[in-house]
Amino acid sequence: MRTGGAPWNSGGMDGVTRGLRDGAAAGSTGGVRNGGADDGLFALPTVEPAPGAVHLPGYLDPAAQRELLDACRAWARPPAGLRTVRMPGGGEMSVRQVCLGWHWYPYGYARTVVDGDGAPVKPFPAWLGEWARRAVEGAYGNGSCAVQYDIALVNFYDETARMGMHRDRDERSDAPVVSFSLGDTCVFRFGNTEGRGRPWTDIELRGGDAFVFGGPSRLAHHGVPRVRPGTAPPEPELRGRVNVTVRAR
Ligand SMILES: O=C(O)CCC(=O)C(=O)O
Ligand SMILES: [Fe+2]
Repeated sequence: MRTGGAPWNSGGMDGVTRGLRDGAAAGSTGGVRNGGADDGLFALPTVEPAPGAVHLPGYLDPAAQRELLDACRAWARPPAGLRTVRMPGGGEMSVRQVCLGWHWYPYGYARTVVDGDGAPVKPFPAWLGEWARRAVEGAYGNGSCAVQYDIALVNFYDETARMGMHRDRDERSDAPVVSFSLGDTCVFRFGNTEGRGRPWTDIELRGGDAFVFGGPSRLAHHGVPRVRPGTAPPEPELRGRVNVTVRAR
């Protein structure tokens, strides 16, 4: 990644909207919400709960959310579709998941669905990598991101699903993880690199939000203690929550 001076080395971002503004200056196409100076959305504050961890509220406009959701629904179909993840201890994750590019299983990556139907994992689309790079530029606001993203984990949450505190540590790359949220609002708990416990910051991630965590926060613990049923925006229509994390292997 070429991002010039990292914001966490220079005392953080000066001004809560800087990341969005710089993202807009970098130019974007499609429905990424920071793509225009006249959309009146610069008022949405960018929040940095920890160095290198940046919340971009309202990042995807409704058309982009629709595009991503339609793609998620197609990816969820078999073969190599949505599955329940079984943990080595015998438990099951309440979130159901489908992977693109590389198949994640506890705890590693494979090219086939080794803990499911055995089919080859679906390809990672170039456009999603571009969305992720643009979000990184929006978050850090200093130069272009050249990361070759090649993995996406798509998580489907019903109203009772949650995700325990964990680290995304099965990737060899230290590239920032980029998360896009659709549908219901959730409480996203962003903790620290030391352990699963406090200190942490609870953030409401809404449909359309992006969240980037890299640099000193790349291996921070995080989780989703609850989803707030019925809080999804009217468009695109979705019952529950979908989260897409884009990563580099
Ligand atoms: O659903 C989220 O917002 C987080 C998902 C997550 O942490 C993961 O897939 O590793
Ligand atoms: Fe994670």
